[in-house]
Amino acid sequence: MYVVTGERMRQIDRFTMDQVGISETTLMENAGTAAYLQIESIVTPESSIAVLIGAGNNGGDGFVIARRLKEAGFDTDVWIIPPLEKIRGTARVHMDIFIRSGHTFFQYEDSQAIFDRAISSSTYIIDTMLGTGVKGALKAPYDRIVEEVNCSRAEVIAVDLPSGLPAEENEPFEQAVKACRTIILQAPKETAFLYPYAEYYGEWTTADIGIPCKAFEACGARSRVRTENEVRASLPYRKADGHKGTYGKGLVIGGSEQMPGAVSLTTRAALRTGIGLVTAALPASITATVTGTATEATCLPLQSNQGEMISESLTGLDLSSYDGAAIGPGMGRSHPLSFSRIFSGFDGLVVIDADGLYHLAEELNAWRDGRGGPTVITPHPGEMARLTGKTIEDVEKNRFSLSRQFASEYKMTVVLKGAYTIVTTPDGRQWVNPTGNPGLAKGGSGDTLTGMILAAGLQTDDFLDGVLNAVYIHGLAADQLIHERDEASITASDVIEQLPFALASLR
Ligand SMILES: NC(=O)C1=CN([C@@H]2O[C@H](COP(=O)(O)OP(=O)(O)OC[C@H]3O[C@@H](n4cnc5c(N)ncnc54)[C@H](O)[C@@H]3O)[C@@H](O)[C@H]2O)[C@H](O)CC1
Ligand SMILES: [K+]
Repeated sequence: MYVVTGERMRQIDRFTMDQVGISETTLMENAGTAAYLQIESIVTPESSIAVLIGAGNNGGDGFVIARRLKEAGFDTDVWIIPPLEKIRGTARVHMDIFIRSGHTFFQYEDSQAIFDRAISSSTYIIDTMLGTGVKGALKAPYDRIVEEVNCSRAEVIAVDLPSGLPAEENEPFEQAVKACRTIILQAPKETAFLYPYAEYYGEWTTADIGIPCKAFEACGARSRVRTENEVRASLPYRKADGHKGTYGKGLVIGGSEQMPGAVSLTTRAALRTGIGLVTAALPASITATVTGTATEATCLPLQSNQGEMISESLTGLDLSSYDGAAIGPGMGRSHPLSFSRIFSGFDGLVVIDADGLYHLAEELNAWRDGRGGPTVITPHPGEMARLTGKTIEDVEKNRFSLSRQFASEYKMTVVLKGAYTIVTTPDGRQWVNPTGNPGLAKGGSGDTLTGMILAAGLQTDDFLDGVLNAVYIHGLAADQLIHERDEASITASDVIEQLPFALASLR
């Protein structure tokens, strides 16, 4: 499933019409019919339905939906918001088909008082006023209507986008329909995965309107949602004759006297994700704490000062016997630590997280040319803000484009965490992760994910599959936990203990 901007969707529509030969009239018929089939499975025969129709093609979809609802015998009122002469092109074609099929409508401008009563007495409102063509703040009368719709008790079902909401990141908006559900046409728009926009969608589904994959590829769509099927298909299997070396030998570098738990979580998560062998390189004084909770790990005690490792302890590390390393969890920030040089000669997977990202930001230029092996960074928005010199607000507003810029500039795979984590490769491919819940917004979640990424990345032929699977399964484990427990009380340790079950559910 691709994720698009409004502009990309327009290009894809155009390609489908001009190069594939499916006319806009057919696409609109498909869109309206696909949306109708979903609406029909939601509404009941007793429902009273108001379809609100705008001037553009979103309104055109509305005429098809209204025609199908009326033909099926649902109690449906159709409200055309703009003056009739504003409805042109393909939307006009479907308005004419609606009229010639013998159906009637109301015009908002003629009967506002009746409109107000209809809005307050309808069980369902189908919002087909504005879609991807919206520009800027809502103009009259849409501003007033959106407010009225949002105050009504009706269940609001938006088509493609809640009216007023932009399709892509970093677009300002003041007002939009707050839908209970949104039926998105063909491909989710970026804002379905970005807050605060995402809240306006309510629950959402997609409706296939017949646009071929070729159109997405030809128009350069590069963002997708990671699907469960993709995760299942790329999960590594244990070979009958495998041994511990077959599943990766990883080094976790981190920990401090102040934060001994982080490296412990990373190490345990790596073990639960199937790594063959894991070693924790950490200040000597905390080895007992870590081995006490991650019995299966071996330790590499490092020199420390005031409870934190020092630069010399890192330069002495011999990475030659490891397939990959994760650096950062709980390592502290008191001493300057440079690790670009030790990793530049290492061709295994490197995952950088937490305090590792703090130190990375100090020597970013040294990473610009990439390394022999893949580098994965896992920033939360605050860490991404520091790496890019932006504010957290800027990062949250531009999650797709900033990740893409950074991944390309520093040749790293960026795992930008948050609700709907986005994974971006240096060549600009992007995946939005659909799993996870607010229970993960707690200390220790990131440390767990880092261990999972290291372990999963070492077990798949393409490390990227491992990264994407780790992100998906981390969220899935949390989703499974909240079936029986309260979101607020799940911990990173609970997530780690759930991993065997989450993995089993994907086999
Ligand atoms: N994805 C597909 O393949 C298909 C999508 N379809 C639907 O078409 C819309 C996009 O249609 P478009 O005509 O480009 O735009 P809209 O319908 O969203 O609206 C244009 C309309 O709105 C007026 N307008 C713009 N900004 C404002 C504002 N701030 N306040 C008030 N009015 C505004 C503008 O003047 C125009 O009149 C897409 O979302 C799908 O629903 C098709 O069905 C074909 C297949
Ligand atoms: K809409």
